[in-house]
Amino acid sequence: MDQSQEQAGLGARRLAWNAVTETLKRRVPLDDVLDELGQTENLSSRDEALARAIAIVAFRRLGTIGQALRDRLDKGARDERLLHLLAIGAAQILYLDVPDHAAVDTAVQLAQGDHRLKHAGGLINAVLRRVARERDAILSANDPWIDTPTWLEEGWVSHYGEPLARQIAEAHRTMASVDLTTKDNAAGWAERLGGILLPTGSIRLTERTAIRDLPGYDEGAWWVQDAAAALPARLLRPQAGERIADLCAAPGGKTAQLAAAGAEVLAVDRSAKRLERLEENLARLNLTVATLAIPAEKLDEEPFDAILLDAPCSATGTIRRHPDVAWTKDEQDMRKLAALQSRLLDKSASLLKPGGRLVYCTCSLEAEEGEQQAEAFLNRHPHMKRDPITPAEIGGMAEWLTPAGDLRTLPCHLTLPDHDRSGLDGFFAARFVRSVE
Ligand SMILES: C[S@@+](CC[C@H](N)C(=O)[O-])C[C@H]1O[C@@H](n2cnc3c(N)ncnc32)[C@H](O)[C@@H]1O
Repeated sequence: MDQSQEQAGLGARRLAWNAVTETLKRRVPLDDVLDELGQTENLSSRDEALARAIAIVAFRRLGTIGQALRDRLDKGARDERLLHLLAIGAAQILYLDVPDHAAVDTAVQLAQGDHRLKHAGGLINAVLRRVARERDAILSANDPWIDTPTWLEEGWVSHYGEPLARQIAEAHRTMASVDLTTKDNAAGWAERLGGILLPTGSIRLTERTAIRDLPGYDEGAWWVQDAAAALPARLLRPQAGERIADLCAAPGGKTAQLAAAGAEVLAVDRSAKRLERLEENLARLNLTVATLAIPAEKLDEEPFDAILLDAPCSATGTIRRHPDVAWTKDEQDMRKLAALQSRLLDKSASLLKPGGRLVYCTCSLEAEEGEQQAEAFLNRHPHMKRDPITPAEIGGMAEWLTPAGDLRTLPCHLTLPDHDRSGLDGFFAARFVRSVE
């Protein structure tokens, strides 16, 4: 390795290290932190990808890695920066195709460049070499609950029962696939892209390639959207010419579906910055919608034919994609979000025409943000009725429906012959209709 490659490798590890620390300290999404800190590192796209891969797997296996380090460190070693540096070293040794010596040497070099850790090189070298020697023993401890915070484990076991909850935790150890939603001709695009046409109409890519280089990207024929995330907008049954409000719209995956169906869409989001991204995304797709950057609670508009409320939530249904979610959110955050969801649901009911449809959804596995929210809403609004979803609307996947007729997908659902391509995001969706008074 020449000097410039050596330094580039070091930059990737420094970015991963800082991103783990900042994500946990600020409790913000890892993706945002990587984007922000990446600007100062000036890395090649290969090194940026390496930094991302290290940080993601460190979060995906944070419990296992933490235990492995605790077992090999003196009780006194509490310095968080040291622990995070060891964690990104162990993540590479245990889960990535990185030579052990590269993981150990870069961690030691990073410590030497840090005024507080410059004397910790010997300790880091010893601990990481032990992790490498004892890799098989560490990896053979295979209880998925170790990588799940207790509050999530308790909630899932109580709502889904232990066996299904365990399958969810196991699914969180795998990487999510990349799915696409097409404007039309999904079967034709699946063939052209060499992807799998899923029963719900999404396409699952079978190769990990740069999305922008795929056919159809420049012409705006499709967009990236998990197969489960593609269901709520379809369940709203958007019709050409209908006035539809998408109340928490950015970055616009579901807005694009509504617009592609020919509806006249008002895309609302409280974040002007995220709405800018929505506008860029829709411009690539040659789709037009109206946008409004305000909190949806403040929306003052004539009643709509239909409303999609993809409410802000704990996002625990996306842990395979964003494993940091498990370690940056807690029960209190979830309860605050559940209160906001209730307010947004109430606002949605007030903005519907008689006979109007509402689909409420969250990418959460928590019953408080899904099933319980739907029941409480029906109790508060006697003029709103549940419109049960049928298996035919979701590709025949009857097991994705609750007894009440709501959608409940789990990361362990959708078993495909190729195990690595199985799974989908955890989503809840319920459809309601306002009675004609
Ligand atoms: C789950 S994301 C929406 C994803 C989007 N529907 C899609 O499919 O691409 C939730 C969005 O709600 C927005 N948000 C949060 N609180 C809001 C509020 N009170 N009113 C409107 N938007 C809000 C956030 O800025 C975020 O963009």
